[in-house]
Amino acid sequence: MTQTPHTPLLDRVRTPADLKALSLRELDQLAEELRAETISAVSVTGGHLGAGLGVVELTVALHAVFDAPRDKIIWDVGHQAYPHKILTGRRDRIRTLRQKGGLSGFTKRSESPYDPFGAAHSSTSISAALGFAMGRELGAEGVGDAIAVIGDGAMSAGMAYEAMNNAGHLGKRMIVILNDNEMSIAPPVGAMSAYLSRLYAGAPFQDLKAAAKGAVSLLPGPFREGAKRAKDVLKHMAVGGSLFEELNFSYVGPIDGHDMEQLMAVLRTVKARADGPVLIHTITKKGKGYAPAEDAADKGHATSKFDVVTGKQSKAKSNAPSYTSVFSGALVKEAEKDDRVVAVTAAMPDGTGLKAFMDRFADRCFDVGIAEQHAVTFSAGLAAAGMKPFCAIYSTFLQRGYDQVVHDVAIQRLPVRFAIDRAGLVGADGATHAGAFDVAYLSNLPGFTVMAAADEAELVRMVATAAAHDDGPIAFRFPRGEGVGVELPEAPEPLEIGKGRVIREGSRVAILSLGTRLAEAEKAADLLARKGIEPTLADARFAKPLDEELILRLARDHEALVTVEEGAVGGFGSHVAQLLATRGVFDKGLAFRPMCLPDIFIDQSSPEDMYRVAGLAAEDIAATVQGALGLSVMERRA
Ligand SMILES: Cc1ncc(C[n+]2csc(CCOP(=O)(O)OP(=O)(O)O)c2C)c(N)n1
Ligand SMILES: CC(=O)[C@@H](O)[C@H](O)COP(=O)(O)O
Ligand SMILES: [Mg+2]
Repeated sequence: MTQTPHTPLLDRVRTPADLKALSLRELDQLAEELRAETISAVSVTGGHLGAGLGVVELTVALHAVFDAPRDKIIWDVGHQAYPHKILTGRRDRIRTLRQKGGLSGFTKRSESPYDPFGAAHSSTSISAALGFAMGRELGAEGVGDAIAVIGDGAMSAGMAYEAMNNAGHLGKRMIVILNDNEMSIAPPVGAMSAYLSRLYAGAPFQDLKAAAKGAVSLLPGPFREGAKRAKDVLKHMAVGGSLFEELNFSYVGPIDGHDMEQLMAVLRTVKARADGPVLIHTITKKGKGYAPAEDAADKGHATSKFDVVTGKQSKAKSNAPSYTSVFSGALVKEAEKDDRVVAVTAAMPDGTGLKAFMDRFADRCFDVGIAEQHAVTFSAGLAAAGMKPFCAIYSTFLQRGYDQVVHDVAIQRLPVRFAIDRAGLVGADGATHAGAFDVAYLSNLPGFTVMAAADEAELVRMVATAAAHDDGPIAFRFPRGEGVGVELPEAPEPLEIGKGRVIREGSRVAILSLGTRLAEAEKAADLLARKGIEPTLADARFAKPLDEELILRLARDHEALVTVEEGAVGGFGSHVAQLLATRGVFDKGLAFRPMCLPDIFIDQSSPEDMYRVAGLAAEDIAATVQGALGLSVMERRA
């Protein structure tokens, strides 16, 4: 059941400027209405719920105190920005979140001037805010305060510290709000997380209202104060935070991020007084104010559509196990056989399927926090020590660890096994989360082996292949969502490296698929068969090393060769083209058509629709085959 909440105050808000005239009591009421509207919207669309609910009061207070869009409020990740979207002119479209043609589930510059910086990958906000702050210092037009709102989970990434290091050095006014809800997607890990907890445990909420109010009343205006005085004022509001202070930030907090009075007082004071970098440490509750989210293990991090009253989520009926769960089970089996098998995740034990491994082999599984660069080099170290690390990272997040992949893994030929989930187009998370580039960015690395599973049985074989492979780095990729329902091999044999397989023999044209587009290629072959064209169909399995023998044989025996993959240009098809060109195959008149993701970022929709947009559906493959055979459009329709 969905509920349309009663929102008399929110109904009056057109832009954040409307918040300026509201009393404290009204701001509190607005927060409650905003929370109800957020819950109602996400119940219809599904999406990231818990993080937004935790920052409702903070969102209201920030917009009441600061002047967006001149002041730049930069939400780290952006998954908590739904309440911000509602307050910044997007309420009428909030029930289109994450749908085709609708609002993005993250912040996006093209969507609104109130989103000064796009996000979806974490820990970028402080760097971006510092960029705005320095732009302002250098006279950039229309740039006021720069405010980064970053979560405790995101604070585990090196990039956040690189930014703070730089900000502390530059010493210019900017504000970082550390939104500490003691949660990442999973419970947070690491020494930094423990440090933040100590700050809070050692000194539960300060009553900073009085301090803040007193400080403000001392001064008729912000500009009359010298730098020293401003620092002193902020210092009185701090009870710890020496790490941040050592980095030249004024530390304010910890404060109750659900206490509007306190938030308003502190933000107003900081706005009036800050003359350098300031970090405000707010303590909040992920999922705040909605029992089903608060009570959930993930605090409502991400949900499908749900009934607002019961919190019951509507789950689509599944016909087959997910690729992730198949990987998870296969890895546990490998670990049972070999105690050198270890696993590494960067803050995504559930998403990557490593939770089962963690439960079973706690001391052999490492959640390193949001720290993909470290995860890769840590895995390289484990491999150098003789272990068999499976570094399980989504394709899109592995991008962040690319130099580590090249420098620490590939050049040293270390046998790190990369389990690359979310390969290809992922749906509602959109372009930021698409696994579009991994085949391209791995297949160009000397000594790398790159595999793509065509179905879940193949995935099991690839896990076994990776476990057995000690000769340099190896990666296997697989998509989000469920498999095709094939039977899984009980005792999987490792694949022969660099060998593909022929699925069906035909004539005139060959379709060579890499990855799970194989199912669409099979449908295309069926469509074509009805038109009298019987393609040969093969599964390449390996993007690197290429099965040269198979490819050259297919080229030799057919008039046309079509490659299909769910990755960007520069990947499998490009390498096949390189092979065919260098072997002079094109000179003999082969019609070659590489089908890959187009050179655009594809916005969110269902994965099926995104693949249609990409031109990688069965019909597109069939049409490409016909075109390669030189059939006219009329002939193709016949
Ligand atoms: C580079 C990167 N790695 C992983 C993720 C996946 N991810 C999204 S939100 C999140 C947890 C963030 O925790 P926190 O910053 O504390 O925000 P909260 O959800 O608690 O508000 C993770 C791991 C990501 N978006 N970006
Ligand atoms: C915000 C973020 O990056 C993650 O929460 C992501 O949305 C998870 O994606 P999956 O649902 O595919 O695990
Ligand atoms: Mg958190």
